[in-house]
Amino acid sequence: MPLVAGVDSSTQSCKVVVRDAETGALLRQGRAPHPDGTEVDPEAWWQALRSAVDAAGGLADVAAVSVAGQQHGMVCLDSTGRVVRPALLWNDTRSADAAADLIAEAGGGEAGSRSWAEAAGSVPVASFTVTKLRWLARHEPEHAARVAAVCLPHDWLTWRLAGAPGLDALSTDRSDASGTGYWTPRTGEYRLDLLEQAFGRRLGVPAVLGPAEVAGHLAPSVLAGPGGSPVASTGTAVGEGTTPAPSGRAVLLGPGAGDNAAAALGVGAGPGDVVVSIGTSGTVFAVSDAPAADPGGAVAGFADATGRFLPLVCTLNAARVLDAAAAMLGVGLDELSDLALAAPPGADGLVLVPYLEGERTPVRPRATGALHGLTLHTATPAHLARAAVEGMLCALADGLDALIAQGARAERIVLVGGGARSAAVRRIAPQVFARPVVVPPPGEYVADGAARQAAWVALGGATPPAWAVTDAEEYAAEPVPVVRERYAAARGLIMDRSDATP
Ligand SMILES: Nc1ncnc2c1ncn2[C@@H]1O[C@H](COP(=O)(O)OP(=O)(O)O)[C@@H](O)[C@H]1O
Ligand SMILES: O=C(CO)[C@@H](O)[C@H](O)COP(=O)(O)O
Repeated sequence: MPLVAGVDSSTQSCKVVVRDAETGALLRQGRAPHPDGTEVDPEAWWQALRSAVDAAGGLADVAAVSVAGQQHGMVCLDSTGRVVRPALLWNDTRSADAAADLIAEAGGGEAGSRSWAEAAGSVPVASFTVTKLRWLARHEPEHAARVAAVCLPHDWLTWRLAGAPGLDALSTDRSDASGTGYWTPRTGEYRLDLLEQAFGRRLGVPAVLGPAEVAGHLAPSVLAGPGGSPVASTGTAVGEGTTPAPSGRAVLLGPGAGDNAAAALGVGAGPGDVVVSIGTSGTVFAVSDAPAADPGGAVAGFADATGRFLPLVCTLNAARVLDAAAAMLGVGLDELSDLALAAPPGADGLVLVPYLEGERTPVRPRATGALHGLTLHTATPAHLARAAVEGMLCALADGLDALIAQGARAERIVLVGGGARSAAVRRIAPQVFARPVVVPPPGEYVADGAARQAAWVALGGATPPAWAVTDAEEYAAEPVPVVRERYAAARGLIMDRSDATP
């Protein structure tokens, strides 16, 4: 019974699962928190990964490990492999002007957007690595001058698991490469000319591996179980510990994936499925045989983790809208859910526009959130709770429409992510999406997808192993179109953040 491990290094935490490679049965798991903020020292991810691995009983008995992670984050390395500055995350909007400049340089307006969609599969927004490189070149030239290579969070963690064996050993996979803005999903090739246009010169980039290709071997320093060997120090330079496991048995490293592509693998998404993930980000995506290239920019034309494609819409505001509403009301998340379900559909006209972090889809990086429809009648905790759930879901429903407009078949909506643990989200989603939703049991589907990839690497074969699909619950409800109608009327009525707003 070979075992495999999957890692989800997501925005808020690191999760590790250890599963049976053949059946997919869950044996052990662990997690550790990440620091807050949209700029993070990658060392914090490494420390969290080590803690989560320890909590999951170590990796000494696994045959393979794969890392999935939050997409797009810019990790810059100098020629010795040291991190040059804290990583800018996917939800950091400081490069919004850089995104606009890059589109303008490609012809501006519709022509510029079409040019990027064709070249990179997506129209760049502040989330994309290419815009962060432009920001770095313009705003921190002293840091920019030291950069020798750029990679993404999952690429860097896989490399650290291998013992940081030199910049030439950096690798990534198709799904994460497709979120950089300088790799073309349609052809599977880098566009280093676009990287150069953004940054001013070319940089080392990770090799893009196939879906079940071996990325390397786990370094001995990370093989110990709980309380195991010391962790490598901050800013580890290249060449630390590249020899195989002490037992002589090499633990394989899989190519890893972006977190959404891993979630698709984890839930076993197939033709006709649309996955809606409510984590820090809200994402709506489908596995597709054809690449997407949406010049409108709403749909990102990503690649998936199996050799296919993953058209995807992403919002910056999802589970944390519920966290914020709960904090405003001074209640826990379960009570927020009870309150939301106590108010009528549509919250008697109270509408929350959820742009608390600015927004990416639609492109409103400087927007703030807004409440509309306040009256003495709607100024209650229940109405606010309902408006928060509905507003967050309406933004995702807009994403679903955009995905369908690009050709996705939404025969089944699969709801995952931390926010899907909310009963109110599960029960209100079918009213807003005007379709039933299927909710798999609460779980770590990104880490599961990474584990399934690791099993594919360990066992070989043309496709990932067919792990048993767990029972999902279906939630159905009468659609309530007025919720989206009022949201559509309200979503443009917002104020941008002032210079004083953090
Ligand atoms: N019962 C719940 N109701 C609503 N939100 C929840 C619940 N449980 C967890 N969450 C939220 O889920 C989010 C974390 O989800 P997760 O998918 O792990 O995010 P990420 O992958 O972005 O780190 C947190 O914001 C947390 O508050
Ligand atoms: O930017 C995207 C997708 O384009 C996000 O999905 C990030 O990948 C972050 O994911 P979570 O941590 O919220 O799961």
